[in-house]
Amino acid sequence: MKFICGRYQLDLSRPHVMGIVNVTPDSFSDGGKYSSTELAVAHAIELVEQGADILDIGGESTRPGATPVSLEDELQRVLPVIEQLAERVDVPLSIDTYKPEVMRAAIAAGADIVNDVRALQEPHALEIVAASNVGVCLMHMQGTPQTMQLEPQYDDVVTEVAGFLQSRLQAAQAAGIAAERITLDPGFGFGKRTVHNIALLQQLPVLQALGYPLLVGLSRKSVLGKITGEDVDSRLYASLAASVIATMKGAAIVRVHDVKATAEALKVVAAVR
Ligand SMILES: Nc1nc2[nH]c(S[C@@H](C(=O)O)c3ccccc3)nc2c(=O)[nH]1
Repeated sequence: MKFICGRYQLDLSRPHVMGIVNVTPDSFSDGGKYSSTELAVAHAIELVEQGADILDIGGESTRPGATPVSLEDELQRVLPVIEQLAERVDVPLSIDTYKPEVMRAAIAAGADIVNDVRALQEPHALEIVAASNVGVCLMHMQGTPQTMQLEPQYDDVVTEVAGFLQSRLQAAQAAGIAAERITLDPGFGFGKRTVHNIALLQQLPVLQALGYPLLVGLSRKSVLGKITGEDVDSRLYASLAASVIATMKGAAIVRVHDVKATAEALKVVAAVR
Protein backbone atom coordinates (compact mmCIF):
# COMPACT_ATOMS: atom_id res chain seq x y z
CA MET A 1 0.00 0.00 0.00
CA LYS A 2 1.72 3.21 -1.21
CA PHE A 3 1.22 6.59 0.54
CA ILE A 4 2.38 9.56 -1.52
CA CYS A 5 3.29 12.50 0.73
CA GLY A 6 5.23 15.38 -0.74
CA ARG A 7 8.87 14.42 -1.29
CA TYR A 8 8.21 10.88 -0.01
CA GLN A 9 6.42 7.68 -0.98
CA LEU A 10 5.87 5.36 1.99
CA ASP A 11 5.37 1.62 1.64
CA LEU A 12 2.66 1.09 4.25
CA SER A 13 2.71 -2.70 3.93
CA ARG A 14 4.69 -2.52 7.20
CA PRO A 15 3.32 -0.50 10.14
CA HIS A 16 4.82 2.99 10.49
CA VAL A 17 5.45 5.10 13.61
CA MET A 18 4.43 8.78 13.65
CA GLY A 19 6.23 10.62 16.48
CA ILE A 20 4.37 13.46 18.23
CA VAL A 21 6.11 16.83 18.44
CA ASN A 22 3.95 19.20 20.51
CA VAL A 23 5.04 22.81 20.23
CA THR A 24 2.39 23.95 22.72
CA PRO A 25 2.69 25.24 26.29
CA ASP A 26 -0.25 23.09 27.48
CA SER A 27 0.74 20.08 25.41
CA PHE A 28 -1.18 16.93 26.17
CA SER A 29 1.41 15.05 28.13
CA ASP A 30 4.85 16.62 28.03
CA GLY A 31 3.63 19.60 29.99
CA GLY A 32 5.14 22.18 27.70
CA LYS A 33 8.71 20.87 28.16
CA TYR A 34 9.18 21.53 24.44
CA SER A 35 7.51 24.93 24.10
CA SER A 36 10.46 26.54 22.35
CA THR A 37 11.65 25.95 18.80
CA GLU A 38 15.03 24.66 19.89
CA LEU A 39 13.62 22.15 22.34
CA ALA A 40 10.98 20.98 19.87
CA VAL A 41 13.57 20.50 17.11
CA ALA A 42 15.91 18.62 19.47
CA HIS A 43 13.02 16.41 20.62
CA ALA A 44 12.01 15.73 17.02
CA ILE A 45 15.55 14.73 16.01
CA GLU A 46 15.70 12.40 19.02
CA LEU A 47 12.42 10.78 17.91
CA VAL A 48 13.88 10.13 14.45
CA GLU A 49 16.94 8.56 16.06
CA GLN A 50 14.55 6.38 18.11
CA GLY A 51 12.92 5.11 14.90
CA ALA A 52 10.12 7.56 14.00
CA ASP A 53 9.12 7.09 10.34
CA ILE A 54 7.08 10.34 10.34
CA LEU A 55 6.99 13.42 12.62
CA ASP A 56 3.68 15.12 13.52
CA ILE A 57 4.21 18.76 14.49
CA GLY A 58 1.36 20.49 16.32
CA GLY A 59 1.07 24.07 17.56
CA GLU A 60 -2.42 23.85 19.05
CA SER A 61 -3.49 21.11 21.43
CA THR A 62 -6.81 19.64 20.29
CA ARG A 63 -7.40 17.61 23.44
CA PRO A 64 -10.73 18.11 25.24
CA GLY A 65 -11.16 21.61 26.62
CA ALA A 66 -7.90 22.88 25.16
CA THR A 67 -7.69 26.65 24.85
CA PRO A 68 -7.83 27.77 21.20
CA VAL A 69 -4.64 29.30 19.76
CA SER A 70 -4.63 32.30 17.43
CA LEU A 71 -3.51 31.91 13.82
CA GLU A 72 -0.47 34.09 14.49
CA ASP A 73 0.58 32.15 17.58
CA GLU A 74 0.17 28.80 15.83
CA LEU A 75 2.22 29.97 12.84
CA GLN A 76 4.97 31.35 15.10
CA ARG A 77 5.15 28.01 16.91
CA VAL A 78 5.17 25.54 14.03
CA LEU A 79 6.87 27.26 11.06
CA PRO A 80 10.37 27.58 12.58
CA VAL A 81 10.21 23.94 13.67
CA ILE A 82 9.16 22.71 10.21
CA GLU A 83 11.74 24.89 8.45
CA GLN A 84 14.58 23.57 10.61
CA LEU A 85 13.48 19.94 10.50
CA ALA A 86 13.08 20.06 6.70
CA GLU A 87 16.84 20.64 6.56
CA ARG A 88 17.88 18.33 9.37
CA VAL A 89 15.87 15.08 9.15
CA ASP A 90 14.94 12.81 6.27
CA VAL A 91 11.43 11.69 7.22
CA PRO A 92 8.06 13.09 6.17
CA LEU A 93 6.95 16.08 8.26
CA SER A 94 3.25 16.23 9.14
CA ILE A 95 1.49 19.41 10.29
CA ASP A 96 -1.29 18.74 12.81
CA THR A 97 -3.70 21.61 12.15
CA TYR A 98 -7.24 22.33 10.98
CA LYS A 99 -6.52 25.96 9.96
CA PRO A 100 -6.16 26.36 6.18
CA GLU A 101 -3.71 29.27 6.52
CA VAL A 102 -1.46 27.12 8.74
CA MET A 103 -1.67 24.31 6.15
CA ARG A 104 -0.65 26.68 3.37
CA ALA A 105 2.29 28.16 5.28
CA ALA A 106 3.43 24.79 6.62
CA ILE A 107 3.42 23.28 3.12
CA ALA A 108 5.50 26.23 1.88
CA ALA A 109 7.87 25.68 4.83
CA GLY A 110 8.39 22.02 3.88
CA ALA A 111 5.55 19.94 5.38
CA ASP A 112 4.87 16.69 3.52
CA ILE A 113 1.58 15.73 5.19
CA VAL A 114 -1.45 17.66 6.44
CA ASN A 115 -2.96 15.96 9.50
CA ASP A 116 -6.38 17.62 9.83
CA VAL A 117 -8.60 16.69 12.78
CA ARG A 118 -11.40 18.50 10.89
CA ALA A 119 -10.90 16.39 7.71
CA LEU A 120 -10.49 19.44 5.40
CA GLN A 121 -13.94 20.85 6.27
CA GLU A 122 -12.73 24.40 6.90
CA PRO A 123 -13.18 26.76 3.90
CA HIS A 124 -10.31 26.55 1.35
CA ALA A 125 -8.67 23.55 3.09
CA LEU A 126 -9.53 21.14 0.25
CA GLU A 127 -8.21 23.56 -2.38
CA ILE A 128 -4.98 24.25 -0.50
CA VAL A 129 -4.19 20.54 -0.16
CA ALA A 130 -5.31 19.75 -3.73
CA ALA A 131 -2.97 22.44 -5.08
CA SER A 132 0.00 20.68 -3.43
CA ASN A 133 1.34 17.13 -3.52
CA VAL A 134 1.28 16.57 0.24
CA GLY A 135 -0.35 13.56 1.85
CA VAL A 136 -3.41 14.10 4.01
CA CYS A 137 -4.99 12.43 7.04
CA LEU A 138 -8.81 12.77 7.17
CA MET A 139 -9.95 12.29 10.78
CA HIS A 140 -13.39 11.96 12.39
CA MET A 141 -14.36 14.30 15.24
CA GLN A 142 -17.85 14.77 16.73
CA GLY A 143 -18.25 18.45 17.72
CA THR A 144 -15.24 20.65 18.51
CA PRO A 145 -12.36 20.24 20.99
CA GLN A 146 -14.31 22.53 23.34
CA THR A 147 -17.55 20.53 23.13
CA MET A 148 -16.72 17.05 21.88
CA GLN A 149 -16.49 15.28 25.24
CA LEU A 150 -19.61 16.82 26.81
CA GLU A 151 -22.20 14.34 25.54
CA PRO A 152 -20.83 12.10 22.76
CA GLN A 153 -23.81 10.30 21.21
CA TYR A 154 -23.94 7.63 18.46
CA ASP A 155 -26.50 5.08 17.30
CA ASP A 156 -23.66 2.97 15.90
CA VAL A 157 -20.26 4.66 16.24
CA VAL A 158 -18.44 2.49 13.70
CA THR A 159 -21.09 2.93 11.00
CA GLU A 160 -21.31 6.68 11.65
CA VAL A 161 -17.54 7.21 11.64
CA ALA A 162 -17.21 5.12 8.47
CA GLY A 163 -19.97 7.15 6.82
CA PHE A 164 -18.31 10.44 7.72
CA LEU A 165 -14.92 9.29 6.41
CA GLN A 166 -16.59 8.07 3.19
CA SER A 167 -18.15 11.51 2.70
CA ARG A 168 -14.80 13.25 3.25
CA LEU A 169 -13.15 10.81 0.80
CA GLN A 170 -15.68 11.86 -1.83
CA ALA A 171 -15.01 15.54 -1.15
CA ALA A 172 -11.25 14.98 -1.40
CA GLN A 173 -11.56 13.04 -4.65
CA ALA A 174 -13.88 15.72 -6.09
CA ALA A 175 -11.23 18.31 -5.23
CA GLY A 176 -8.67 16.31 -7.20
CA ILE A 177 -6.68 14.78 -4.33
CA ALA A 178 -5.34 11.43 -5.54
CA ALA A 179 -6.29 8.33 -3.57
CA GLU A 180 -2.62 7.47 -2.88
CA ARG A 181 -2.30 10.76 -0.96
CA ILE A 182 -5.05 9.93 1.55
CA THR A 183 -5.08 8.21 4.95
CA LEU A 184 -8.12 7.88 7.24
CA ASP A 185 -8.37 8.12 11.03
CA PRO A 186 -11.32 7.28 13.38
CA GLY A 187 -10.23 10.04 15.78
CA PHE A 188 -9.91 8.20 19.11
CA GLY A 189 -10.85 10.56 21.93
CA PHE A 190 -12.45 13.15 19.61
CA GLY A 191 -16.09 13.08 20.74
CA LYS A 192 -16.11 9.47 21.89
CA ARG A 193 -16.86 7.80 25.22
CA THR A 194 -14.75 4.83 26.33
CA VAL A 195 -17.35 2.44 24.92
CA HIS A 196 -17.09 4.17 21.52
CA ASN A 197 -13.27 4.15 21.49
CA ILE A 198 -13.23 0.44 22.32
CA ALA A 199 -15.82 -0.38 19.65
CA LEU A 200 -13.78 1.54 17.05
CA LEU A 201 -10.61 -0.35 17.96
CA GLN A 202 -12.41 -3.71 18.00
CA GLN A 203 -13.99 -3.03 14.58
CA LEU A 204 -11.03 -1.32 12.94
CA PRO A 205 -11.23 -3.85 10.05
CA VAL A 206 -14.60 -2.28 9.08
CA LEU A 207 -12.80 1.06 8.53
CA GLN A 208 -9.90 -0.75 6.87
CA ALA A 209 -12.44 -2.08 4.36
CA LEU A 210 -12.89 1.49 3.05
CA GLY A 211 -9.65 0.75 1.19
CA TYR A 212 -7.35 3.45 2.55
CA PRO A 213 -4.43 3.30 5.01
CA LEU A 214 -5.57 3.88 8.59
CA LEU A 215 -3.80 6.19 11.03
CA VAL A 216 -4.53 5.52 14.72
CA GLY A 217 -3.82 7.84 17.65
CA LEU A 218 -4.36 6.17 21.03
CA SER A 219 -1.06 7.06 22.72
CA ARG A 220 -1.53 7.95 26.40
CA LYS A 221 -5.20 8.82 25.77
CA SER A 222 -7.84 8.79 28.50
CA VAL A 223 -9.53 5.62 27.24
CA LEU A 224 -6.31 3.82 28.24
CA GLY A 225 -6.42 5.54 31.61
CA LYS A 226 -10.01 4.39 32.11
CA ILE A 227 -9.03 0.79 31.32
CA THR A 228 -5.83 0.66 33.41
CA GLY A 229 -6.44 3.26 36.12
CA GLU A 230 -3.09 4.86 35.26
CA ASP A 231 -2.57 8.60 34.80
CA VAL A 232 -1.23 10.14 31.62
CA ASP A 233 2.48 9.73 32.44
CA SER A 234 2.04 6.04 33.29
CA ARG A 235 0.29 4.80 30.15
CA LEU A 236 3.28 3.50 28.16
CA TYR A 237 2.42 -0.20 28.50
CA ALA A 238 -1.25 0.43 27.66
CA SER A 239 -0.18 2.55 24.69
CA LEU A 240 2.07 -0.24 23.40
CA ALA A 241 -0.80 -2.72 23.72
CA ALA A 242 -3.05 -0.32 21.80
CA SER A 243 -0.48 0.10 19.01
CA VAL A 244 0.01 -3.67 18.69
CA ILE A 245 -3.76 -4.31 18.63
CA ALA A 246 -4.36 -1.51 16.10
CA THR A 247 -1.63 -2.67 13.72
CA MET A 248 -2.64 -6.32 14.02
CA LYS A 249 -6.14 -5.16 13.06
CA GLY A 250 -4.79 -3.36 9.98
CA ALA A 251 -3.69 0.14 11.04
CA ALA A 252 -0.83 1.38 8.84
CA ILE A 253 0.40 4.28 11.01
CA VAL A 254 0.30 4.78 14.79
CA ARG A 255 0.69 8.30 16.22
CA VAL A 256 2.64 8.00 19.47
CA HIS A 257 4.69 9.83 22.12
CA ASP A 258 6.92 6.84 22.96
CA VAL A 259 8.68 6.14 19.67
CA LYS A 260 11.49 3.75 20.63
CA ALA A 261 9.27 1.36 22.58
CA THR A 262 6.57 1.44 19.88
CA ALA A 263 9.04 0.96 17.00
CA GLU A 264 10.43 -2.14 18.70
CA ALA A 265 6.97 -3.57 19.40
CA LEU A 266 5.97 -3.00 15.76
CA LYS A 267 9.04 -4.88 14.53
CA VAL A 268 7.48 -7.96 16.13
CA VAL A 269 4.10 -7.11 14.56
CA ALA A 270 5.75 -6.71 11.13
CA ALA A 271 7.45 -10.08 11.50
CA VAL A 272 4.22 -11.85 12.42
CA ARG A 273 1.33 -9.97 10.76
N1 LIG B 1 -4.69 12.18 13.07
C1 LIG B 1 -4.73 12.36 14.41
N2 LIG B 1 -4.25 13.51 14.95
C2 LIG B 1 -4.32 13.65 16.30
N3 LIG B 1 -3.96 14.70 17.07
C3 LIG B 1 -4.27 14.35 18.35
S1 LIG B 1 -4.06 15.42 19.70
C4 LIG B 1 -4.11 14.29 21.03
C5 LIG B 1 -2.99 14.75 21.90
O1 LIG B 1 -1.98 14.02 21.87
O2 LIG B 1 -3.14 15.84 22.48
C6 LIG B 1 -5.41 14.19 21.75
C7 LIG B 1 -5.44 13.69 23.02
C8 LIG B 1 -6.67 13.52 23.66
C9 LIG B 1 -7.85 13.81 22.99
C10 LIG B 1 -7.79 14.32 21.71
C11 LIG B 1 -6.57 14.51 21.09
N4 LIG B 1 -4.79 13.10 18.42
C12 LIG B 1 -4.83 12.67 17.13
C13 LIG B 1 -5.33 11.45 16.55
O3 LIG B 1 -5.82 10.52 17.22
N5 LIG B 1 -5.25 11.35 15.17
